[in-house]
Amino acid sequence: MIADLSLCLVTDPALCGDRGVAETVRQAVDGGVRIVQLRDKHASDEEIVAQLLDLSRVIDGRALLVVNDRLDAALIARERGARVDGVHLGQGDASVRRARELLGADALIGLTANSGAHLDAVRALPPGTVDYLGVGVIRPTSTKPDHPPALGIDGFRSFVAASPLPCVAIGGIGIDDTGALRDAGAAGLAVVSALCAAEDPRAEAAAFIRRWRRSGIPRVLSIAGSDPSGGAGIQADLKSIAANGGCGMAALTALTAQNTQGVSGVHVPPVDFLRAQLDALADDIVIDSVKIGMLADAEVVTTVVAWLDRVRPPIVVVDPVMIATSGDRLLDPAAEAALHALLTRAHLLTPNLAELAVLTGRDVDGWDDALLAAEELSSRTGAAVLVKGGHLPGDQAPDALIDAAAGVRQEFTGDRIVTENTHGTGCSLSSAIATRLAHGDDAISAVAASRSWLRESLRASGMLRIGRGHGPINHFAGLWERGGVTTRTSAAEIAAEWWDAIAATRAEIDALPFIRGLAGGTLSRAPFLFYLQQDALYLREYARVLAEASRSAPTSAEQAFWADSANGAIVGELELHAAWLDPTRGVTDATFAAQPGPVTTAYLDHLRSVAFGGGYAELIAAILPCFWLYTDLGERLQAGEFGAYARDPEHPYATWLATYADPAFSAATAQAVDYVTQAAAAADEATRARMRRAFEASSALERDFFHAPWGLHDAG
Ligand SMILES: Nc1ncnc2c1ncn2[C@@H]1O[C@H](COP(=O)(O)OP(=O)(O)O)[C@@H](O)[C@H]1O
Ligand SMILES: Cc1ncc(COP(=O)(O)O)c(N)n1
Ligand SMILES: [Mg+2]
Repeated sequence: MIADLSLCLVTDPALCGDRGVAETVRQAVDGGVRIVQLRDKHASDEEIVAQLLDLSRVIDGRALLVVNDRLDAALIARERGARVDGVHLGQGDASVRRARELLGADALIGLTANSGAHLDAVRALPPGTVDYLGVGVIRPTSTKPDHPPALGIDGFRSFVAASPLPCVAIGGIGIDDTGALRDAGAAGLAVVSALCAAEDPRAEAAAFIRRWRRSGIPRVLSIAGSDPSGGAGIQADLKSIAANGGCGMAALTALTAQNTQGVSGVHVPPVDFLRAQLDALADDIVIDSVKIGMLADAEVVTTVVAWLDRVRPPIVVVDPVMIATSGDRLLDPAAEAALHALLTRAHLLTPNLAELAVLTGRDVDGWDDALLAAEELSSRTGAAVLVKGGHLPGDQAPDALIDAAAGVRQEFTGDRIVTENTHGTGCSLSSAIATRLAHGDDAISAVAASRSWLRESLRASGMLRIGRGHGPINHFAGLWERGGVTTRTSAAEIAAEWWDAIAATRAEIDALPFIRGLAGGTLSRAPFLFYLQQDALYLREYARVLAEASRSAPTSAEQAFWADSANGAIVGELELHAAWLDPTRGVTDATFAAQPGPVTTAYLDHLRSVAFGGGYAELIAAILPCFWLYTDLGERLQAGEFGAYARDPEHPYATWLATYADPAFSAATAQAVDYVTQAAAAADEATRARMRRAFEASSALERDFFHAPWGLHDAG
C-alpha cells in the first residue's frame, strides 16, 4: 500500500519539553499528521522499544509509526504487540535491504539522501526496497547538528527531478514553506521543531495540512454505483469532483440499469472484484478524500469498511444512498445493520430526509424533526451530519450541518429552484464537498461553496434536455451554454478571479503594522480604540447600506439575508460600545473626535454613492469585501498564520480576535460570495465590470481602514 507522506512529525524529546513526546504526538495526530517518526539518538534500545509501545497505543492506527535508525528495536516492539509500520534509515544506519527483509513487503522504509551518489546507490537497489527518500536539510537547523549544506527549495527541486522515488522534505521547515515545497515536487514534509516546539501541535498540524491541501489538486475517490444516464452514481461523482477542482477516481460497487424515470435493474459483481479495484488504487495512489455512495448489499459494506480500516483515508464522506429519487431501492434492507460500522468511520454523512429516518429509526416529518434526528445521528456515529432538505414540501430547500462533537449547528437557507432535474443532487453535492474538504476548506465553507455550485448547476440544468423524467443537473454550468464551451464564466470562476484581483491588497493588509501588532498583541490601546470607534461609526452607516441592499434584492431569500446582515451590523455596533467604548469604563470619546475620520468618510461615501447611484448587483459587490476580507483574516488568525499567540486566551485582544472566528459569520460570508458572484455571472459585461470596480474599491478602503489608526501608535 502506498503511504500518504503529506505530513510527518519527527519527534525530538528536547523540543517537546515538559509536554513530552507522547502528548505531542497525540495532539499532532489529532491535527492530521499522517506519519510519526520516533527519533532519539540518545535513548537506549530498550527505551526506544518502550516508547514504540507507548506511541503505538497513542496513535491507535490513525497514522503510521516508524522509527529512526533503530531496526532491532522496531522488531522487538513488534514482537511485543506494538504496531510499528517501518523505519527511516540514514546513510550510515543499518542497510535498507536488511530492513526490507526483516520488516516485510508492507513495511514503510525511508532512506535519508541528499546527493547524486546517494541516488546512484538507490538506483542500484532491488525495486521496492525503499519507499521514499528523506531529503534535506532545506534550511539550516539545530535538530540535526551534523547536517550537510542546506539545499534550499531550488536545491530540493533539482534533487526531486533526478530522484526515482518520492521525496519528503526535511530540515528547518516552517509552515510558509509548505506551498513552495509541494510545488517543487515534495511528496510530503517531515517537520521537527515547528511541531514539537509548537504551543498547540494540533492546531499547527492542522494549519500545515490545510496549507498542503491548498497547494495541491485533490485526489478524490468515489466508491459507488454506476448510473448509465450520467445523472447520479459514479458518473455524477466524477463530473462533480472535476467541476470542483479535483482529480476523480471511481471504484464500482454495483451496476444499475437506470434512466431519468427510474431503475430497471441492479447487478452487484462479486465483491472480490470490488476489493481488487480498491487494492489496486491503494497500492499506487495517495487518496486525499473518499466519497461513498451506493453500496447495494451487506457484503459490499463490510468490504469497504475493511478497506477503510487498512488505508485510513484522511477524509471520508458517506452519502447513505438507500432510495433513489425515483423511489427505487439502492440498498438491500438487510445491509442497514452493517451500515452502522461504516457510518462511524465517516467524517461527514449526507442523508436526505428519508435516509435520515431509516438511519435513526425516527419519524422525520418536517425540518425540526430532521434537525433533531441529525443531532442524534451525529452524536451516535461521531460524524458530522449534513441533513438535506431537498424533499421538503414548500418553496424552501434548506440544508443543515450538525456536528455534535464539535458543537457545530449551521443552517443554509435557499429558495427551492423550480426544476424537474434533481436526479443525482445528493451524489453531486457529497462529491463536491469531499473535493473541497480535500482542498483544505473547513466543513462550513466546503458545504456553503458546494451548495452554491449545486444551485447554479440546478438553475442551468434546463439546457441539457436529458430524458423524460428527473434529468441531471448541469455540472459544468459555468463552462457550457448551448452548442459548446463559451466564455460565460461561472460564479465560482468569478469568485476566484475577483479574489486574485485583490491579492496585492490582501498582501498589503497582512503586512500592515496594525494587523501585525493586533495579532502579536503589541498594538497599543490608542490606535486600537481609535479603530473600534471608527468601526462603530462605520457600522451604523453600513447597516443602512445593507438595508438598501435588502430593499432592492430580487428574491425573498436575498432580501432576508441582507436584512439579517443589517441587523447584525447594528448589533455589532452596539456591542462595540458596550464592550470597548463605554465611557463608564474610563474610555472617553474625548480621546478622539467622535467623528468619522477621513478613511471612514471615504469608505461610507463610496458605499452610499453605489447604493444610491448603482443597481442592486453593484451595491452587493461593494458590500462584499467587508464580509470576505474580514472572514479570511479571521480564519488565518485562528489557524495560527500570524503566530500561535493570536489564539492565546491570555492575548490582550483575545475577545476581539475571537469575533473574527465566528462560524456563523463564515457561513454568512460564503452566502454573500454566492449571491454576489451569481449576480455577476448573470450580469452583462458592463455591469460585471462596474461590480468588480466597486468590489476592488471597497477592498482598498478596507486596507486603508486598518491602516488609519497606525499614526496614533506613537502616542500609545
Ligand atoms: N429544487 C431544488 N432547489 C434547490 N436545491 C435543491 C433542490 N432539490 C434538491 N436541492 C438541494 O440538493 C441537495 C440534495 O438534496 P436532496 O435532493 O434532498 O438529496 P438526495 O439527492 O440525496 O435525495 C441539497 O443541498 C438540497 O438542498
Ligand atoms: C447508481 C446510483 N447511485 C445513487 C443514486 C441516487 O441518486 P438520486 O438520489 O439523486 O436519485 C442513483 N439514483 N443511482
Ligand atoms: Mg441521495
